[in-house]
Amino acid sequence: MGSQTPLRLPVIDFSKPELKPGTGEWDLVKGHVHAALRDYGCFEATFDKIPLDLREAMFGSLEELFDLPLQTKLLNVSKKPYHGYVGQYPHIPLYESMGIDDANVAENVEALTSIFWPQGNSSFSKNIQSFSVQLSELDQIIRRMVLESFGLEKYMDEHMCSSNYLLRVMKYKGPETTETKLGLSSHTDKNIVTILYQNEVDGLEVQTKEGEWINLKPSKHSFIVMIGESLYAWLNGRLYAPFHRVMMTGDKARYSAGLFSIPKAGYIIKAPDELVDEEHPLLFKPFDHVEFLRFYYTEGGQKSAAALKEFCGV
Ligand SMILES: O=C(O)CCC(=O)C(=O)O
Ligand SMILES: [Fe+2]
Repeated sequence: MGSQTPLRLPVIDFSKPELKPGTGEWDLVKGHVHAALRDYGCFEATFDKIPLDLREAMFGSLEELFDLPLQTKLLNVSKKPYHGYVGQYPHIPLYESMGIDDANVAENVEALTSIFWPQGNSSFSKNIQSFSVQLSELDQIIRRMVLESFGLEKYMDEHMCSSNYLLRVMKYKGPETTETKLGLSSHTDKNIVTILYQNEVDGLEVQTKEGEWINLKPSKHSFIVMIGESLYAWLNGRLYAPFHRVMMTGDKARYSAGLFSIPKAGYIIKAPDELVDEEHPLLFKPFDHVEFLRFYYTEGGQKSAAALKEFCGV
């Protein structure tokens, strides 16, 4: 690009009290969401519905969680790949993460909490669950806007009811070097929408369509929103699912929490007829997200530069 000013993601404000479907404000924001997701697959969202003290308390809870002994953290196993504890990988030694399935549902979070803390830890389960519930509101606003922006209102209920929420919490140790070290390898997300919230340590980078990396520096009042390949495929390629990675420097740990809306197992992702025509031929055969994930985490899937295309490309 040769330009001197660093690239920045669009910033979109979701804090206005009058942001309700059918209002002028809603339509304005909807246009910005559509353009940002089409051009970058990603934007920074300001959203003040989650109280700052809860957002701050989340990081205390994450610290407590990752400070548990490894044997305890390994007790979080999931049938779905990449949903339980992930860490101790030689190629990304700074990274550890923990997936909490259905993190918006109190019983699930409480059950997982009692595995980690048999004596109980109600502030942990409350923080995780309220954060997830409140952030899922933003996920739903964004997905509603996306569907409306393509005139796909008739699919709204089906779309909203065919997903659940995974909260994946991450810790990246500071590498204690001045050189930049890989925290998390470049990848695209495989789910519908991802919303990330981080502590004051930056490191997330998003790649533009032209191949430039944007260093993200969200404020403590903003979230990073991006779309994953399930939504990209369902919309027959109309929005962009960006590559992103985490690069770390310095000695402070980066904590982040991502709310991932994920298609339910058994739900078949099939682009609506409205988005398929001569100009936009069908890109992917209908597929089940969980089966795609299984392929993605095989050796062949991990090696593939375009796993979804290999799995079900037309
Ligand atoms: O830690 C982050 O901000 C990004 C994590 C991420 O990309 C992922 O879990 O898919
Ligand atoms: Fe990601």
